[in-house]
Amino acid sequence: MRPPTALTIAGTDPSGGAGAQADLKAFTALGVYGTSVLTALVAQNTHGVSRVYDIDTDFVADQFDAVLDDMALDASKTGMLASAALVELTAARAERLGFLVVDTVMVATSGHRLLAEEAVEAMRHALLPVAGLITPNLPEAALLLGDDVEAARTAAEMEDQARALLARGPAAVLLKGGHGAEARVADVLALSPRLAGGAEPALVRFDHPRIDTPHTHGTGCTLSAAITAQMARRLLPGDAGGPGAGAAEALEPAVREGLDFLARALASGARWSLPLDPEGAHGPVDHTVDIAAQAPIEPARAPVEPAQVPNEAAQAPVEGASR
Ligand SMILES: Nc1ncnc2c1ncn2[C@@H]1O[C@H](COP(=O)(O)OP(=O)(O)O)[C@@H](O)[C@H]1O
Ligand SMILES: Cc1ncc(COP(=O)(O)O)c(N)n1
Repeated sequence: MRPPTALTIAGTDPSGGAGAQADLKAFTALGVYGTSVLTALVAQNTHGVSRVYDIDTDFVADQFDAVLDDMALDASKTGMLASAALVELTAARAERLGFLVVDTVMVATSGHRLLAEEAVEAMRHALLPVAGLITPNLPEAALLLGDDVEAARTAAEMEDQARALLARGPAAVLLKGGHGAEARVADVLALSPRLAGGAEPALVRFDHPRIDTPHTHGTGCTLSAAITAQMARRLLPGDAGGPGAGAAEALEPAVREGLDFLARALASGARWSLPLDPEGAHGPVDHTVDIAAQAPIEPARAPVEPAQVPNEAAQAPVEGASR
């Protein structure tokens, strides 16, 4: 039996909250066999990015070969692609990646660029047309639409931008509203007429209560990985090759479940205190939220008084002794 498989094409986060590490955790938490192609080594943690170490394009190509020559993929996702050359390399492999989710990562929360400025154009012309789903946040959506387009502020503007992005070629767009300010976070899913099975694009609106937490590092990575995992689980072999009938039926429930998984992971991560220095830190979400619920860690045990500690010597039966 072959398990559902997924690939992340992404940069690293040694502190484990974002990038390839977050993606692999989300794949595993959702029961999908995860593989990875690393695009950049990033020294970062909950306080930000300190340095990016580029990986040669031909070595990234070798990593693609290592995975693709060995395994069939049901779904893949992109995260940090770093350069125009890596955007184009990924687009050239699209046919073999299964259902392709493009998380249009551009700038880290800390302000560090994760995609070169000149690579945005490569993303527009090479990657959007081969994507099954793109998941821009509000500033990324505006930038993909044009250098002088402003981020959407209202629900109507979000719907217009989601439709405009569909016209750039992806089969579907999930425009994420996490960067807004309302008490509820709204996301808009736009499905192309081909996926929706009609003459017009179909729009679905999701919303969640906004969780009051600084721990939002890796939310975009985790969401796109969770949707990718849900697609890998839902697509039958043969459906994955393109956004066909299987993908059309799978996508809306996959997005809904991906968003619900992220909401649970955010709510649980909001209770964590991981960074040694909480001042200014953006901690991670809890990728283990569903797994941990099955194997809870005991709440801190009450301290044991010395008198309660069993004294092994005293309790061990003494050979031949009678009481
Ligand atoms: N404070 C929050 N409370 C609840 N959900 C959130 C919060 N912040 C982000 N999200 C969810 O995380 C998703 C990704 O967040 P967003 O900040 O828009 O993207 P990115 O992480 O790519 O910048 C959003 O679609 C939203 O559902
Ligand atoms: C390697 C890498 N990829 C992506 C992000 C963005 O993270 P977020 O999901 O918070 O936008 C990041 N900080 N590092």
